[in-house]
Amino acid sequence: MNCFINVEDLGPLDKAMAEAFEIKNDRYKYQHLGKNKTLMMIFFNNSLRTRLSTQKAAMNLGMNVIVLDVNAGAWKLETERGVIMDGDKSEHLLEAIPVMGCYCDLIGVRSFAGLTDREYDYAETVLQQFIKYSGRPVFAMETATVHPLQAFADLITIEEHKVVERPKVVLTWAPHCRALPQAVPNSFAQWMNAAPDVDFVITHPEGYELDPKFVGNARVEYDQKKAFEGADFIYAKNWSNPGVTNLADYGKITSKDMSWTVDTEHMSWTNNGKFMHCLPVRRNLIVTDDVIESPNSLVIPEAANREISCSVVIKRMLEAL
Ligand SMILES: CCC[C@H](NC(C)=O)C(=O)O
Ligand SMILES: NC(=O)OP(=O)(O)O
Repeated sequence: MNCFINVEDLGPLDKAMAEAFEIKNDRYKYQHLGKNKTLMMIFFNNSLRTRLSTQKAAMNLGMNVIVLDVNAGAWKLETERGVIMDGDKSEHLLEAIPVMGCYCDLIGVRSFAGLTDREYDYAETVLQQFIKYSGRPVFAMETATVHPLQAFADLITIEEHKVVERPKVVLTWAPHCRALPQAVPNSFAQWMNAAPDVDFVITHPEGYELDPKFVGNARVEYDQKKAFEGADFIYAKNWSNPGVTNLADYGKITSKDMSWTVDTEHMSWTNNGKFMHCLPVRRNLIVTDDVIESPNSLVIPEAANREISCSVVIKRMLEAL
C-alpha cells in the first residue's frame, strides 16, 4: 500500500477489520517489520490524538519516529509554484518534501483545509505534492478533505460496541464557534457507506450538504429528531459550509443553531444510542456535559482505537516496502 487516503486503499474491509482485532489482541506481534525503518510525521496543524497514537503505533511496529512541526522550527514553506519568493517564506515545499523523504521510509502528513479555495482543498494539493515528490509511501493524518485513520478507528469502535447486527449510525452536524474542515465527516461518511452492515444517516441544516463523492447513497435527513429516532450510534461533528449548494459559502459558518447541540433529550430519541466524537470537542456547543460523560459515551475507547487503526495502516505500508 503506497498511500492511505481513502477506504479502498485498504482493500477488502472485512480483512482490514480482522487485522485490527488481531493487532488489538497482540500489539507487538509485528515488531520485526519496522526494525531500522523510520516514520516521519509532518504536522502543519495541531494534534493530540493523531500525534500520540501514530507514534505509539509506529513504536509498536519497531520503527524509529521523527516528528516535524512545520510551523514550529522549520522554515516557513511556500506551497504555490511560480511565486517570486521575496516574502516571509524561506523554502519551497518542492525542495522541502524530497529532502524530508531522504530521512525516512514512511511519511504521515497533517495539513488541514485552508477553507478559502474549495478547488485547491478538494484537489488535496498539499498531500498530492508529498505523494508525488517525497519518493516515500504517504498516509493522511487528516488532510484537506479526509481523515481516514479516524474513520477506521470509528468503524472499529462501532463493530466492538454494536448490539444489533445492522446498527443505525447517525452523523449529526452540531454548532461551533470556528470554521472547521469537512475532513472528519467526509471520511466518516465514506467508511460508513463502505461498511457492510450499517444503516447510515446524515443529518445537518439545509445548505451544509457534504460533497456528493463522500455522501454516496447515504440518506440525508434535515429533521434531526427524525434522524435520531431509533439510532444505535450518534456521531457528532461540526463542519463549516462545504460550498456544495453555494460555492460562495465554502468554509464559512452559515449556521450556529444551538438546537443542534446534542443533549440528553436528543439522546432520548435514540435506541439507547451510544455517543461518539473524534475529539477535541467543545462541550456545550457540540454536546452537553451530561451526554459526553454518560455511560453511553464512547469518546475515550474511540480515541484509544486510533492506535489500532494506525497500526494496521503502518503494518500494511511496511509489508509493501
Ligand atoms: C480531529 C479534528 C480536527 C479538527 N478540529 C479542530 C478543532 O480543528 C477538525 O474539526 O477537522
Ligand atoms: N481526532 C483527532 O485526530 O484528534 P487530534 O486532532 O488531537 O489528533
